Order: sequence, then C-alpha cells, then structure tokens
Amino acid sequence: MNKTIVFTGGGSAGHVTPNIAIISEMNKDWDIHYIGSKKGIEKELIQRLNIPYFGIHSGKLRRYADKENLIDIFRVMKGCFEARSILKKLKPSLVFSKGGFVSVPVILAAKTLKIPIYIHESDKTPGLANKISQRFATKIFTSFDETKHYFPAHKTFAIGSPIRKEIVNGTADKGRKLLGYTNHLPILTIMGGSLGAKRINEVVRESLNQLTANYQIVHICGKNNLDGTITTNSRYIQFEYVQDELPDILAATDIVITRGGSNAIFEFLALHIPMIIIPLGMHQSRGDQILNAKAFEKKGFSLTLEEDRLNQKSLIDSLNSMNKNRSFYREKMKTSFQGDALQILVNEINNIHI
Ligand SMILES: CC(=O)N[C@H]1[C@@H](OP(=O)(O)OP(=O)(O)OC[C@H]2O[C@@H](n3ccc(=O)[nH]c3=O)[C@H](O)[C@@H]2O)O[C@H](CO)[C@@H](O)[C@@H]1O
Repeated sequence: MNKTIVFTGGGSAGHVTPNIAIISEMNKDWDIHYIGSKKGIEKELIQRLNIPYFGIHSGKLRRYADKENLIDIFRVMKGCFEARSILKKLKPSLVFSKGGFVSVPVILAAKTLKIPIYIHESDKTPGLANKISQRFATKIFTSFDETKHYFPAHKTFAIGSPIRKEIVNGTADKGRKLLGYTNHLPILTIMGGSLGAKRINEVVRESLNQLTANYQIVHICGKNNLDGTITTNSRYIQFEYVQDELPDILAATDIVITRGGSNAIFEFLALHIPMIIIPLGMHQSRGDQILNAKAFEKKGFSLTLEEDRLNQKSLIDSLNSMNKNRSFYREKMKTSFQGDALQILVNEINNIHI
C-alpha cells in the first residue's frame, strides 16, 4: 500500500520551489497531496504538477499592530479546521512544510492529529511561520549552517538548500537562442524575487541605455510589472515570471542582479553565477534578506548593494566592479562545498517510521 505525504508552504515562490524539487524526486510509493492558500502563487505552481491541491483559509502573520490581525486570527482558525478535516481524511504519514503563513494552520492541525511534521527553513534567520511551527516539528532542516542556533539542537539539521534538479541542467546555447542573444556581449539577468521588486525595476529601466551599451539584459520583473513602452531595445527583454525556460536562461547568464531570497541565491551559487544582491530593506521586511546577503558576501560569493543606496550610479559602479572580478567570485563558488540537501530530504522522507 502506498504511503501518503502532505506538503505545505506558500505565499511566494520561495516557499514552494523547494517543495517542487522534493516532489520531483519522490518515488511511486508515495501519494502526494498539497495544502496551500486559495489564491497564492503555490496554487498555480503545484497544479501544473497534477498533484491534488487543497486550498484553505489563512491569515497574514504580521509583527505589528493592525486591525486586520483580528480578522486574520479567525482566518487562521478557519484554516486549522479545514486542514484538520483534510488531514483526517488523507491520514498522511508525514506533513512537510516549507513555511510561509499558510503552513501554520496545517501544522497546528497535524499536531492535533499526531502526524509527524518536518519543516525546512531557507533563510539565515527563521521566518515567523517556522518560528511558530518549530515547537510542533519532529525534525527541522535549514539551508544555512548558522540557522541551527535558532532551533532546538536535538532535532535540527543544517543540510543546505534543496535545489530543483532541472535548474542546474540548462543549456547556454538554448538560453541564448530563446532570448535572441549572442555570446559577443555578456548576459545580465535581473531577478527581483518571485514577486518582483519595484525599486530595482525602476532603477534598471532608468539605467537602460548604460546597461545595454555593455550587456544583453534579461529582466524578470514580477507579475503586472512589465513596461510595455520599452519596445525598440534589442538588448532588453522582460518577463513577469519564468517557469520552464529558467534553467536555459540561467545557463546563458554571466552576471545576475538579484534580491536576497534564499532559494534564488543558493540556485545561483550552485550554478556559479556571480551575483549582486540587493536585499529587501528593513522597512519592508524583517531583514532576512540582508542577513542572507551578508552571509554570502562574507564567503566571497556575492557583492551587496543596499536598497537605500540603490540609484543609477551605484548600480553601474557595482556592475563594473563585479564584471571586473567575475572570475574571483566564480572560483569562490566553485570551491565551496554544498551538500546534496535534496537527496538528504528525500531519504529522510522515505525513511519516515510509520
Ligand atoms: C518578499 C519576500 O517575502 N521574500 C521572501 C521569499 O522570497 P521569494 O519568494 O522571492 O523566494 P526565493 O528568492 O527564495 O526563491 C524564489 C524561487 O522562485 C523561482 N523563480 C523566481 C522567479 C521566476 O521567474 N521563476 C522562478 O522559478 C526561483 O528560481 C526560486 O526557486 O522567500 C524567501 C525564502 O524564504 C525569502 O528569503 C524572501 O525574503
């Protein structure tokens, strides 16, 4: 008889793509189900895999006072009841959570049903969802070594980032062909996080003439952020979000400008693409991306450009500096040790004691 597993996680792609990586490697002994939010990005990303998807209510977890908090408490409670009834029917051997606020009701429900729970934390410091969930988790896995200290030592394992296998299997020629670019000028890919990055988009577009003088640009700008007025520049191509073509585009990429989302930067590390990280600032986040960026910069994998300092000049200066030292960053990344987090997680799941 097959075993059943329920994955959860969502809100942005960073809480979904690691689940996709694991799901793709699981064998036929498992019946796989997913619980996510009713409208989040996880719904579209998971439904493409033909996996049964259950949408539940969930509330945004805020660290500040807001009248919406009260309503969200009720949404989370509703989500708990919905998740509990789904889990009761499915009777999974394991719930695997990649965090994001939708995961909290699922974990609370799993705990009341005594279902084992594994969670994975991608960022250097834990997100609120995983902070709440950690006490209910059977095992906790982290991408960064440094994150171990935020969780109980006896059940926490620093294993790295589970990266989708296809990400590292792209072909540069295919990528250039798809983009209509050549190998005469370097390709600069700008990826502002899975939901886009308004300020980065603005500065990139203001700097377009300078950028396209020396680079062929791929701008992944996020949903509803395309600029239809830029039509005549043959060295500029924009996408809202890239799915199947991403591996080939990354294989053709020489430098990347990115937000500090953990999954993205670990993917660039695995591909040895020199990166300029522009982390989301303190006024818009808990500062996790700043810490991710600092950790990468310290290891010589990247350059950091703080968003407060971001303007045309600082962007071009950082790019020139990165371009000059590209081989230094590439060598640092090549010689760094990254374990096979994906295989470790698949083994852990397969070995779950029923
Ligand atoms: C605004 C926000 O809250 N951001 C958080 C979110 O970022 P975000 O959702 O942007 O997550 P990451 O950068 O970690 O990962 C994005 C994932 O989406 C994929 N991708 C992205 C764009 C695209 O066009 N196609 C595509 O496939 C990337 O390859 C990667 O696998 O989760 C991260 C991991 O917890 C955190 O570090 C970020 O702080």
